[in-house]
Amino acid sequence: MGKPNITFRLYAITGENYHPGRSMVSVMEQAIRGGADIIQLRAKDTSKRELLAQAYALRELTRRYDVPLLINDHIDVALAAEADGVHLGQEDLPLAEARRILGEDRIIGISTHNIAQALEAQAGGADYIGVGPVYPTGTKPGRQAVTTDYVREAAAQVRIPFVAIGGITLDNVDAVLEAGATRICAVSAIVGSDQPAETARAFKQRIRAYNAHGASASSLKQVLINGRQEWTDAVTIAGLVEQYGLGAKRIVVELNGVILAREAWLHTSVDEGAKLELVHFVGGG
Ligand SMILES: Cc1ncc(COP(=O)(O)OP(=O)(O)O)c(N)n1
Ligand SMILES: Cc1ncsc1CCOP(=O)(O)O
Ligand SMILES: [Mg+2]
Repeated sequence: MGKPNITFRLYAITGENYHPGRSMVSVMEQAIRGGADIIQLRAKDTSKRELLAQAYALRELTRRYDVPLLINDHIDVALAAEADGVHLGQEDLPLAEARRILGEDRIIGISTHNIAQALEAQAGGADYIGVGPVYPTGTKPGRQAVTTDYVREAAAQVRIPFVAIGGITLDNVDAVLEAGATRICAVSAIVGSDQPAETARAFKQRIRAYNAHGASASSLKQVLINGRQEWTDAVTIAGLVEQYGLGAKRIVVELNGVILAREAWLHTSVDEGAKLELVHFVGGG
């Protein structure tokens, strides 16, 4: 089977209390459409039966969009629903036990609150770590914020992917990215938004603007993608398609009104003001 790809940038976690009257699946679908590229099912006060039902529903959704699904806390539910992995905290089952049960093909993420925990999780074979809560948050009330100081430490010392989490909104995400985070996770800011897709898209853009390849603002070009103004540092169409996580997918690219053959993507540059349509064919049903 092999471990699923975990080159994510925007991690969205469920939080049903934040969207009364809207279904979890539709809210998470909007988050994915906006650019969330990994999803976690987290429901702290739900029966295991209900959690499993939610996991099945999200499994169907995430398969359709080819996005990894992780289950918070519950390895048995992750296995039963054939999820891609689990997220575990410092008080959950230890990493070594989880790895023994889940094997190498499943993703295991570990919450950390200081650099010692981060290095321990890294040495123990975690696939990624959570760094937080960066800011105080109503989603985990009473937890002490680790501040962007810990994000800075993680950026300097951690060699596996790390994702910043906790109280992150569009108003403070730049400070988190400035501190060195290249992956952002949010619950309330995304699922509590009236427009989860728009919010996810805005997060994704900010992440890209500071992106991992060390893009400086001056290398960014403004382009129109599917009718939206976006910033990119991609040099070629192939690079841009990759940045949008669409490299392995069935898509058609139209550049300035002309369909571009896949063979030409690598040799066609992305110019300031380019107008692109990226049409992604979603598989399944
Ligand atoms: C990506 C991510 N990071 C941190 C957490 C928190 O996990 P934990 O500390 O076990 O707390 P609970 O979420 O179980 O309340 C997370 N879930 N995801
Ligand atoms: C689950 C979790 N772990 C650390 S902070 C947090 C909650 C993040 O939620 P929000 O994005 O709403 O602050
Ligand atoms: Mg936990």
